[in-house]
Amino acid sequence: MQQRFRQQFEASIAAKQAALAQMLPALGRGAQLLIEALRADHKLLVCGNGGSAADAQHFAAELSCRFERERPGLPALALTVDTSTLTAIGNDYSFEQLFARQVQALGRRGDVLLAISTSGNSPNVLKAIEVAQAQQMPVLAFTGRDGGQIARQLRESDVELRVPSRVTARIQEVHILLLHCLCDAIDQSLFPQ
Ligand SMILES: O=C(CO)[C@@H](O)[C@H](O)[C@H](O)[C@H](O)COP(=O)(O)O
Ligand SMILES: [Zn+2]
Repeated sequence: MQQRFRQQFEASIAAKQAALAQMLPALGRGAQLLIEALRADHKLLVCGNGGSAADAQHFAAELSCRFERERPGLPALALTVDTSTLTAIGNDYSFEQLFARQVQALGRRGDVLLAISTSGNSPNVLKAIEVAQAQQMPVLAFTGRDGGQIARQLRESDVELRVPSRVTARIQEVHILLLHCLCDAIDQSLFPQ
């Protein structure tokens, strides 16, 4: 068992090293997109399934409450949390509409959709991106593998942060690191000390 633990740790470290080698320019563009939107008083809507739903909530909490420094709460909402809304949309429309309907209801021009999917192929995340784009909302997509359908759906002005791994767990582990980098960049830019 210890040997398997060691392999998991080593695989996680290797995934982060590969991300470090490849992802910093795109991470800078992603941070800029969020910072400009927040500076202009826009809000962030965040969605994803399973572990990525947890990541969406984790990130929204770090912005709306706080990350590492004392500062005002920032407007970020996870679209994964309201069971009444989620069950109504799933029941009355479809699971595919779960996030898209909320983006249509809550998103306004200039707000950002942060869409998280390790495969890049979750239909409900893809539909949310389509609605955001139709509403002139910039999209920041967290993906993995080959970026899937999401990579093909993004416009020039959107940003994709694609983790160079094919393993869901490793991609998720890097996604969390990227989210913490974004929290730090937002605090540093909007609330310098
Ligand atoms: O956390 C894990 C696996 O590590 C799972 O819950 C995983 O997030 C779920 O299978 C998701 O439905 C996968 O969706 P996606 O990342 O491909 O969009
Ligand atoms: Zn997981």
